[in-house]
Amino acid sequence: MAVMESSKPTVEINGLRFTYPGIDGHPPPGSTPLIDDFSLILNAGDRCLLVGSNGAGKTTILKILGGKHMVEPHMVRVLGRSAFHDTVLASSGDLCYLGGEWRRDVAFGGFDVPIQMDISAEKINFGVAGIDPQRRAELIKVFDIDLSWRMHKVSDGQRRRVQICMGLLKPFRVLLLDEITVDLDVLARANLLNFLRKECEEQGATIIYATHIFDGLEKWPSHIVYMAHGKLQLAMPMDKVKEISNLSLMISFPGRCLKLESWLRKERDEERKACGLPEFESQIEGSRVTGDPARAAVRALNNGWAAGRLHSTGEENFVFSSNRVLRQ
Ligand SMILES: Nc1ncnc2c1ncn2[C@@H]1O[C@H](COP(=O)(O)OP(=O)(O)OP(=O)(O)O)[C@@H](O)[C@H]1O
Repeated sequence: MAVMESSKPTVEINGLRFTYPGIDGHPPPGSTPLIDDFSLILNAGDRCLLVGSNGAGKTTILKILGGKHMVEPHMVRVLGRSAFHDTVLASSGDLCYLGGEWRRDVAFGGFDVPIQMDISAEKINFGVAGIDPQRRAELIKVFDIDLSWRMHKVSDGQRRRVQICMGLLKPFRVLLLDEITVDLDVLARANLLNFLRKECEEQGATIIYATHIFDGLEKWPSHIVYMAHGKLQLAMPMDKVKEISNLSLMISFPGRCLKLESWLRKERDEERKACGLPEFESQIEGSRVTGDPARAAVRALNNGWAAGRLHSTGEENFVFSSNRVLRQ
């Protein structure tokens, strides 16, 4: 199937500034914005992984993009429109947000239905009108759903599969996923990621996926966005990340992307320092290591060191323990 080409960005964030309103509906006077000077452009086909520590602002950004918080229309454009002001974007299915409140209820026949009520998987998936039967059948297969399941009698993961399946029934052009895969088993998650990749490659969809679970994601994203304290720290295509040498903490252990982990750890270390907490302390006693310090730390681990701290002749120092290496 041909990709729907469009030269215009599908997602545009231009110098976004956002503060949660206080009880009077206005930002508290003198408050620092939670999101500040945040800009990002994504195009049709992009699969963007949004990462950051707890409280970094990922959900807030996704909700703003999903039209759930009001911002000035020029700051956030989805498919060239303001998601908050243009409600047709979401109601048409072009813009789809799965996360947060959506995890607790499903929208069914115009009502929000608690996901654990006595209703069959069949009723949930066939209750949505105007769905292409082929797409529905494909999704039921992707999530390996037994249509006779009763939602109040299945496991959390099975329930989540039915729910995500329903959320994806309508074809979308921009999909915002806020950590929805936590309950899924490895197979269901892999099938979902494959389906989403196909939607981007064949239909030109754009996906932003916020998650803390990096397992199995190494080859999925086309772009990575890393945010901390409401600010954009890094946004770039994955192939660029691999090219840049000073970001090349490309040390992967099975099922784990230590580069992402090292950013989050560095952020945590800085917070610890700012709070006057001690840094991690351990040494490789009398051991001289040469070459790239990050790789030398990995070598030390491979050579049987359980934990240590590596001082390099350059500016970079690393600490490592069991399967972790992080830059100090
Ligand atoms: N409704 C709200 N009113 C005021 N502050 C809020 C509200 N929702 C979130 N915040 C604050 O905004 C900050 C960012 O929250 P957000 O949920 O966007 O972070 P996150 O990166 O998604 O975190 P997590 O990884 O834990 O889901 C947090 O400090 C949080 O306390």
